[in-house]
Amino acid sequence: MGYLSCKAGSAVAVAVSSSKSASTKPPPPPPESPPEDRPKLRRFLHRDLEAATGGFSADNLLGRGSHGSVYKAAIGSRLVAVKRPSKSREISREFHNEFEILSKIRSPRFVNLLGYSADNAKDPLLVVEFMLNGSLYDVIHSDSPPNPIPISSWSKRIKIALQIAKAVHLLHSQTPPIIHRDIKSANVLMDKNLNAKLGDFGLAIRCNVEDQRVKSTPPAGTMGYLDPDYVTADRLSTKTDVFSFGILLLEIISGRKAIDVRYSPSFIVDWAIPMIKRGKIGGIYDPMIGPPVDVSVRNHLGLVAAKCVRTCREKRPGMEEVVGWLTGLTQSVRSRRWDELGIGNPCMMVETVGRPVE
Ligand SMILES: Nc1ncnc2c1ncn2[C@@H]1O[C@H](COP(=O)(O)OP(=O)(O)OP(=O)(O)O)[C@@H](O)[C@H]1O
Repeated sequence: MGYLSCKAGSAVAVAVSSSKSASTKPPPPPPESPPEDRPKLRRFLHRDLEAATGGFSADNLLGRGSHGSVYKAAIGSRLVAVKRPSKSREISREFHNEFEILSKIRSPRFVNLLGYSADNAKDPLLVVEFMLNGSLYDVIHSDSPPNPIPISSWSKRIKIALQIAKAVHLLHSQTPPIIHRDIKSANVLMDKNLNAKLGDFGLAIRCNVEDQRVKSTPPAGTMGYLDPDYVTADRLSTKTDVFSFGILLLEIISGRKAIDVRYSPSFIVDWAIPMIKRGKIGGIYDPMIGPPVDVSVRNHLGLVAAKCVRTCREKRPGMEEVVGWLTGLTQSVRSRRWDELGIGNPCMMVETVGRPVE
């Protein structure tokens, strides 16, 4: 039986037999990470979190997504975010899935799980790191303060892209790999220094493609970011995330949304790729800050995004390659800034003077 599942503000195409999932055995537990890498989670009482959020008050509401609401709370002197699910069964499955994934892995590049509450007869709650600057989507697209454009330099934008690429690469390099399935700017959260962290692991899957559970999990994601090749469960691969990352990179480059009817074409890939193919790569860069001055950075950055969104998934790069390219671009932009300051590249100073620079 086919059906259509929706996320807030976006639709998700799904087509798979529902009878399969009912008959499958639970998957074997994922391999445990070494004890020192495992997050130490705190168990909270529901009533303590309720009190810390002011009774889930509107004043503390950070935002709402398709799976529930997120509230700011103070636990002692630390600010945290408390995720409260909405009531549907599908949503609470996502909620448990996020717990499953984040309780076994942690990284400075993720919005990490700090704790949870699981009192009987109450909503389960997740406590995650509080991210002062909200989502990357808001940072890029919001018209209200602190905009206009807090990320107004290419070095900052490329650094953000690299941080997200590292987060996705870390997921893909697990055994078995974890596929996030919902990479998008709304799921990238920004800390107080505007460093990017990947969040919202509700759709993530530990992926042995032969695994029955994976085969019976319907395709899901967010329209505008969804790999066109991921039409049936068995088409899931790490390259699904690479496509979504490519859309996000085009969004960071251009400052426009993945789907935006104010542009023609409205879909970012149909808008950007023809410009790149016609040799007009400068046209895809955010007019608010203009293209990168360095022609090589300008060309390469656009090409990295173009490679990620290739229709043929076999031709898309892996995230390790993407991390390598973006690391190179970060360094190019940094040395360019030294040039602009008129004091030369610090690496050249090491070679010239013959002693390390502090
Ligand atoms: N850890 C956090 N710290 C600060 N703000 C957060 C945090 N997590 C979420 N938010 C805010 O809450 C909003 C809703 O987050 P949520 O993850 O529920 O939904 P979403 O990712 O925006 O949408 P969807 O779940 O439909 O994909 C975010 O856009 C962000 O502004």
